[in-house]
Amino acid sequence: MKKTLIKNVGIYQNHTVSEHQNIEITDDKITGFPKDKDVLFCAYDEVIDGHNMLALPGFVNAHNHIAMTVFRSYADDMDLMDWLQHKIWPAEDHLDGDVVYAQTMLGIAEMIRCGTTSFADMYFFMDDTARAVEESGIRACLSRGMTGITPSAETALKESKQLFLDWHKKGDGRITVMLGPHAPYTNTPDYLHRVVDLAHELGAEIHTHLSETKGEVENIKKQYGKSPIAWFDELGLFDTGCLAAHCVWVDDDDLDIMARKHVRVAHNPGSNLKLASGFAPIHKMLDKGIVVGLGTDGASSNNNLDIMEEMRLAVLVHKANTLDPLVIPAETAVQMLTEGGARALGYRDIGRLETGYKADITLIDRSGLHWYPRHDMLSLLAYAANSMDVDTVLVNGKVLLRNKEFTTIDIEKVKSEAERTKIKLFASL
Ligand SMILES: N[C@@H](CCSC[C@H]1O[C@@H](n2cnc3c(=O)[nH]cnc32)[C@H](O)[C@@H]1O)C(=O)O
Ligand SMILES: [Zn+2]
Repeated sequence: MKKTLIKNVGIYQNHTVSEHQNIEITDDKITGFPKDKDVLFCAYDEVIDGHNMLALPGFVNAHNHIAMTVFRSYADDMDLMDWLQHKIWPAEDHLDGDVVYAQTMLGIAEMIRCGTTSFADMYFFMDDTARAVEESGIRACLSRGMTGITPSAETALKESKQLFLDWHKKGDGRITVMLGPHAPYTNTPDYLHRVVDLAHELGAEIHTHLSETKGEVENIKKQYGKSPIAWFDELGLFDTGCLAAHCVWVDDDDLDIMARKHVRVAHNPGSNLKLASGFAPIHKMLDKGIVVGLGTDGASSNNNLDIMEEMRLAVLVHKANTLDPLVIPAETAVQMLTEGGARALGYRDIGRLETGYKADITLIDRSGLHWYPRHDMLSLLAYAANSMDVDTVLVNGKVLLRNKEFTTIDIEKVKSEAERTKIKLFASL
């Protein structure tokens, strides 16, 4: 049994911040908030000084293609379909497990440095991604992307099933697996039926892209007579639980389906801005009780994995787009960054600082000048802070970042491996 204490820290709980608190962690869980007079320091294996820090539930990156770090700034300023078909997919044909492992490590390091404790991913060579997750100590919900219209269709189904059998609930319970049918426009009804059958067979949830662009919605309506959301609903893709990235072009009927079928949304404002996809109506989703988390999408459509930047975009862009400064307040943005993301990934005991919850905790250093003077901590976090303020990160009770330094990752090796595998990949194109 390992006991850790975070002492004298500000805690975000129940929508407010209380100062000078203590958090007790036993193994992987939060086990209490003892008062100073009850704290026996010698009872702890590790004491973390939380002076001038703010403790939050670990940040969740609800949508990523992590190894796409290798394509960071390789092909920018393009239309989504042009970008996928002419640049990304041809280059992805040359990926291998060595590249994916090295690039995943880079992505994990970048995310931990930005306060992220869990992420949802959809990519290939997911065994290598899972290995990197296991070694680094981060938490992840992994899916092997599946497209029914490419030669990899059969392999993708087989690999998805194997990934689930090999890795679901593994790595001290830090790894979960979903099935990842890529998107409506890369799949066929027959193939999607097989995905749904597999989901029922395994008891697996779905991670997909839905209604990302206006063109996608128009084409699917032309082809199938209904919106992507209505079509996926009819095919049964929401029946075992679904995490849907983007949902930018959704109408009121779509929102009703999403609410009824408990579709959880990964909102990626950075990617939606860069690819000119549009503005997802997340205020309408939240009004209907739909769970919304924040995602970066891959590093090639963002181009970083900084989830605090996504929070800042989410809290800003919808105001200008709706001409309503009240539409997404700071507190809502912080909720999406933490609890919303955790719920989007299907976690039940993550996303709050409460007794019994997993000790996934991000400590923000409030010594920067932009933290003064102090009116409202949540406003400061959403509008003034940045990810360089992240000081300490714990996942499952284990410290992964301390005083802004990695504890489980050899960062110089990660950088050189990222460069080596990038050179190798691009030499083969
Ligand atoms: N095409 C693969 C499986 C898909 S993995 C997930 C895919 O999503 C792609 N991707 C990355 N960002 C986006 C986005 O914003 N929208 C749609 N697809 C994306 C990514 O390049 C990758 O090909 C196969 O043949 O088996
Ligand atoms: Zn994506």
